[in-house]
Amino acid sequence: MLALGKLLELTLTDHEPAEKTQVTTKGTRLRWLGEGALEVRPPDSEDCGLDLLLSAGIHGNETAPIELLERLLHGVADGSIKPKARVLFLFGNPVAMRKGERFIEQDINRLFNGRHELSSGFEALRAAELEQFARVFFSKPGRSRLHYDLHTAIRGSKIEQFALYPYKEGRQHSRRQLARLAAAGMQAVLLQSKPSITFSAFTYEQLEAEAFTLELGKARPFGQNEQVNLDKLEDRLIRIITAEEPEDEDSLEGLQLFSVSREIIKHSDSFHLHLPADIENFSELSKGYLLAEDLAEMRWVVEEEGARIIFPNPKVKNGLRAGLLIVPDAGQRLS
Ligand SMILES: O=C(O)CCC(=O)N[C@@H](CCC(=O)O)C(=O)O
Ligand SMILES: [Zn+2]
Repeated sequence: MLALGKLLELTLTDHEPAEKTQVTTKGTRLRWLGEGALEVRPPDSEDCGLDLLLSAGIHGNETAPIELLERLLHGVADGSIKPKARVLFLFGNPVAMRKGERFIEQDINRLFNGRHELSSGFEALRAAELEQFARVFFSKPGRSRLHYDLHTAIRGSKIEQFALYPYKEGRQHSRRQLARLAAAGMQAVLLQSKPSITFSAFTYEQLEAEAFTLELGKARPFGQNEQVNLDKLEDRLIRIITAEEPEDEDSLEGLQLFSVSREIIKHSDSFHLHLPADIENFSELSKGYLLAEDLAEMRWVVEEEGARIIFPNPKVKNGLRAGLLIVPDAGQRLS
């Protein structure tokens, strides 16, 4: 296999490859762009016009998606996957990946859309670099742009695999994209209702990509991901890369839709979340439930019918999201 197919090994050992560009026997060009960044380009005659960004390791301990990208890259490098799309593979936080930590100083996924400029440290620099890789990759006019940012969650979940679909004023969420996610094994999609500071929000809001954060199970160390079944997603990603998806697919069967009703923001060290430490994502909360309290008698009381909680985390830094309250969505505003 071509050496550049071993992007994960290069990244985990902090090595720069001697040869920056390699071509497979099938004519696919692999180009190393920098730490944890590799561009794959089909021969011009085969190019289907799609630019696909696949990122993982934005949180360094979320290894199942990193292993998935590695398998895809091996397939490309050994010629068993013959791409018709341009693909950018990105490993988000190599330093945290090497340590098996979510992040070292700061959560990279809270540093996009301008936030890195207000901050310092290597994670802020890396967020700026990731934005630049994505900006250059998505700069070719007239092509389709798609970004999947792959994650696993801190806690167990009543719905194992789901997507978060970013928000931009004036732009509608696409039914066609939801059908693609259903076919990829996603069981739910959360439609965001506000701009955000995550990587997928950046590519969606600023680079006009269709972009999603995918949550694929519970975070575990490298080699311990047997319980995370990514077969359907892997199959779908290969079909996207090789331009072999079925046409006119628009079934949302098996897909539950939710919209984000409120972001619970931790304002101070007095923040207290009234949930058991082992609560699962998508747990239902009844109306009137006192969810959280913060300084100045700030109280978060559930007012929504059918509310559920995801990503509850009282340990985040002050000013950041400590959970999302979501409600069922009938999908009436899809394009
Ligand atoms: O399990 C958790 O609490 C967090 C899992 C995770 O990393 N989720 C992403 C979601 C990003 C998004 O909102 O699009 C994150 O928190 O960064
Ligand atoms: Zn994550």
